[in-house]
Amino acid sequence: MIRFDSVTKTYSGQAKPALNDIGVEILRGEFVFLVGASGSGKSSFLRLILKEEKPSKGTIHVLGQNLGSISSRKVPYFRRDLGVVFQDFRLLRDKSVYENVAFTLRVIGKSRGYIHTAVPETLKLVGLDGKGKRMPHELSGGEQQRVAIARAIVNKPQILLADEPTGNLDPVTSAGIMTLLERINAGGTTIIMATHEAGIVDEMRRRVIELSAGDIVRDERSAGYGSVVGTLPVDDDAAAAAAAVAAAEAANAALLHEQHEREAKAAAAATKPKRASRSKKQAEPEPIAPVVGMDAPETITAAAPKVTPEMMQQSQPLYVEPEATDAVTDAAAEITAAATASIEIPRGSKATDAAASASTVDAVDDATSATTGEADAAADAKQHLTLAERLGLRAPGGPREGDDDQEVGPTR
Ligand SMILES: Nc1ncnc2c1ncn2[C@@H]1O[C@H](COP(=O)(O)OP(=O)(O)OP(=O)(O)O)[C@@H](O)[C@H]1O
Repeated sequence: MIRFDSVTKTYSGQAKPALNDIGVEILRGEFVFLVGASGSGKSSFLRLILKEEKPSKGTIHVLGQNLGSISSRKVPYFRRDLGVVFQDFRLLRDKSVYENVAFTLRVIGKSRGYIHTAVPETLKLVGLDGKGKRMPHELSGGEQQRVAIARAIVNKPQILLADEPTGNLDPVTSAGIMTLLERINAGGTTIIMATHEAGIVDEMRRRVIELSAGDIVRDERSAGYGSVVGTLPVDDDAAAAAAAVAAAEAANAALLHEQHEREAKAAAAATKPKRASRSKKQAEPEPIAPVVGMDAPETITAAAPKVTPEMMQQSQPLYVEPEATDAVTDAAAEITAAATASIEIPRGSKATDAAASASTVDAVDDATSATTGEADAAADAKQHLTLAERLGLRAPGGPREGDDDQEVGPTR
């Protein structure tokens, strides 16, 4: 589904690559956590999958397509199979919840009938049934992130990329968001999530890919946030590699055993009334024991597990407050205006950087042999991307002839 072959990404002006000769494959239906210290390359990894960035070396296949052979004009169509969720939600502040979710579908030209069915269904799925008329500021942070998730999945993408989706949320709300993402994954959507939340990763026990200074230093199934075996050897010593794998498997077996014991205890506790607070001991992260003979585990900064396993276990079912049924609003013109209006992106922001880089990719892809001056002008133009462009729903430069003739709807 996603394959990186010897991928290196070096940003212009940078001496060290952000990603260094990465080779990895992610299969359909997997839930993968990307972990690693700040600056280790997690966001770059996600941006490469989205084709927001172009690799300096190597090839990337996503959904059977070689990204290097997708022209910039076709990128928005490619991205319709990918949903993206960010740490900062990125909702349209002056649009209702319903319109925020409908936005994605309107931009790609879905019929009113389709939108009328798909939006309420998706709001229900994310636990916002009946809240379609609310404005973003009338929602909690967790609810706003649910709207962002609804917007990302309303078109039934095959892949959902989440860049620190719980980064701005309190621990209990974060646990609820993870329950939702788990449910979306159970429906068949492949999820790749960059995170610093040790508690979430430890509790969910999914595949973990750990990056360190652009290298993959760990890739384990059913793993936790911190490596139990230290960094995997990257030399060619097969014996050392085999020993590391054996040690990892043994350590994982021990962790799984511990996890089963915890689950058994939790199941027993579930029959008793819930306590109002957890003991100090429960809230503390468990120490990671290095395996003898291996390097000490690499320290991952910002690893404090603010979401504890107990919070994940006690995460409540999605809260649904009954409200008046959503009326179908015909705000297509307004939404189209929002989709095509410029949004000024402050210079120096991450979004600006990504936009500027995207423009560089586009410029290269189009092989227009633009002069430096033209490239600068293009970069300037990207300071005013429309939201549809920022979300990858439309090629920079607005709609073009033939955009709406292609069949790019839900694939399942
Ligand atoms: N647009 C860019 N131009 C130049 N360098 C960049 C750009 N984006 C990222 N980098 C550099 O690439 C490296 C990897 O950054 P990246 O954002 O991928 O890391 P990260 O693991 O996502 O970090 P964080 O957890 O802080 O979000 C860093 O050294 C960063 O400074």
